[in-house]
Amino acid sequence: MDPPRPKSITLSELTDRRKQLQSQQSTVQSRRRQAVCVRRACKKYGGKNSVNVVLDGLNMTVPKGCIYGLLGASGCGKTTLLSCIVGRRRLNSGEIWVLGGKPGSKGSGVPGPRIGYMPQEIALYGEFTIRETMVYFGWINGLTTKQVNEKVDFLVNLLQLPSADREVKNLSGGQQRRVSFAAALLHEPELLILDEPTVGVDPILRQGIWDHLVHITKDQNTTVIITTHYIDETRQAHMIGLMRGGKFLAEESPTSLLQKHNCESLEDVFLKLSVIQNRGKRRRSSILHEITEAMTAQIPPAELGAENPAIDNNSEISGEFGEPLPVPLAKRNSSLADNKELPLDLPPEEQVRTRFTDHFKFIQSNHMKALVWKNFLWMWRNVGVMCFIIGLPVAQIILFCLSIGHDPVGLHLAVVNYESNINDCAIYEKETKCELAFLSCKYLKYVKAKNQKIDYYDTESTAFAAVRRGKAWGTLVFSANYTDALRQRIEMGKDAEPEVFDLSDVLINLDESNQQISLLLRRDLVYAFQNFATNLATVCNYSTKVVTPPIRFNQPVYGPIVPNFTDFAAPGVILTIIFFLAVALTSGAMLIERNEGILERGLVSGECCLRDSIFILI
Ligand SMILES: Nc1ncnc2c1ncn2[C@@H]1O[C@H](COP(=O)(O)OP(=O)(O)OP(=O)(O)O)[C@@H](O)[C@H]1O
Repeated sequence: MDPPRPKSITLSELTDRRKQLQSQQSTVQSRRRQAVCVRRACKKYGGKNSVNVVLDGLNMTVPKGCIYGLLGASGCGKTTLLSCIVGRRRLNSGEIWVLGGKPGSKGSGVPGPRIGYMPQEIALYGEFTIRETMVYFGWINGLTTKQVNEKVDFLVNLLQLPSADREVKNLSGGQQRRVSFAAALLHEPELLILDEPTVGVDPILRQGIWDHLVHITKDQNTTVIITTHYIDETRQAHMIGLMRGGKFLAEESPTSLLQKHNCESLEDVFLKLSVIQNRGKRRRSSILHEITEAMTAQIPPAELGAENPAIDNNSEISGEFGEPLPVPLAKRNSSLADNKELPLDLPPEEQVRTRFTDHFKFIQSNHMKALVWKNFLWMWRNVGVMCFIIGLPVAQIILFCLSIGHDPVGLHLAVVNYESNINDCAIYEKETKCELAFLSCKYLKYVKAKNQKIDYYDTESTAFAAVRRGKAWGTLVFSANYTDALRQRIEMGKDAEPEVFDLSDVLINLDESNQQISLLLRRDLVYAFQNFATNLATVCNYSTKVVTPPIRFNQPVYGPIVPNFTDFAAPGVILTIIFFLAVALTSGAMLIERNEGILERGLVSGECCLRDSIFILI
């Protein structure tokens, strides 16, 4: 079936529409005069293959001092729009002006205490009491403790909360949402952004909350943007934006919407507009075409093309369904001139002068105080977690010192002693007289004294096989004439035959696959020989200098004569563990805060992610 043909628009209808359109004229000045002004906002999620367009050229105008109800089905993009307004997300294209500046720009005060933000999640520290929660958010937003305490009693009363000394985690879900709401209200911000504040709140209390919102918009000129799924509760709003398909179906006062669409409830209006929107773009385009044609026809040809530098080139006004309407410049000029009520003075944010030192103003004292206090309070309330976090590295360090860093002992050495069999060796090991026999056995006694294990093998090949199988860390081979050759080497010195030198050497082959073990084994084998030779020289009345290398190690300047690996490695290990502990604590805390929405809330209040990390690290 063909879609119904569009009706032609009468002049009175056109005038009506123009009146609505004029309230959304879009010049740089008017954008900055609004509490919030969004123009041609586009926001999409996902990559090339699965793009999810959430905002599709959306226009929104929130005048100062009004309650603006943002309505729409679940998942239509309300939270996304709000997080772009508070500066937590960026648009893919389009502009946002908040309280006269662009969110995140210097001097705009957004994010910062000018905004009160209540996210959809509870976003509170469960371990804190209601009062402590208020103190934390109050300090972050520049209030003194006295000011916070004064407000806490009022808010507890207004929102019918239990005693301010109750911990947040012990409150019901609805009570927790009210504490979250109170935290946003606390510092009386210029712009209050509330994402579903009335979920889980009974009708009487809901009415109380709305009454308070009406009161603060009237008396304090606060602007409130509120999202809710209870469409009809927004009857008290000054303006509502019905959102669908990334655009607004309408942006008007509830009364005029009800009258215009001849409906009894805002839900009916929403349904009616949704049906109209579903009729398709073709019909909408033709309506838009009619409007613009008709408007253009009313302008004298001479005025077409006249330019006014006060109006920016991207000007557009939004109509029903949020469609941007191209309006001739001259018409835009005249509509601007018609609106005499608009104040001409501009908010000063953009002109704020910044000094060079402002770029280095990294830490604000109130933020520092709040963050340090919050972190210590959190630790204090989570003693178990903190004990684990601190106890774990302490246990790791103790285990390290007990198990790692000592000299390895009990290493197996495969010995092939052609001079003596194992039984003879056992006898001569005990010998203490100056008897130059079976010196290989006497040397092995000193090796054993180093707490290494000696395994005897008959041949070199079996000893090598043992090392290859991992049963020993090295082979020691003594020649059959080892003792004679060693004696001649000592007695004849430089005059000894080359063969004497060969036969008096202990042939050693180590498993070098583990550098530390092989270094320590080399050291033990050399020291064992020095001890053995020194002892032999002493009992035989030789000068010990004959059998030791001509190098003398005196008392060390620092540390013991035989340095300990634990003493060397422990400081590094302790520092590494402390570093990773701090990193784990910081990232853990930030992940918890991020998942629970507390981080987002803090960032909207003007906290800085980097600064927070540094405080947690400290
Ligand atoms: N970080 C994200 N990455 C990808 N998609 C997202 C992300 N955040 C939101 N979306 C999607 O964007 C759409 C709009 O989400 P949004 O949370 O803004 O909706 P909403 O109108 O606030 O919904 P509700 O009323 O249920 O809270 C949803 O389809 C959601 O799945």
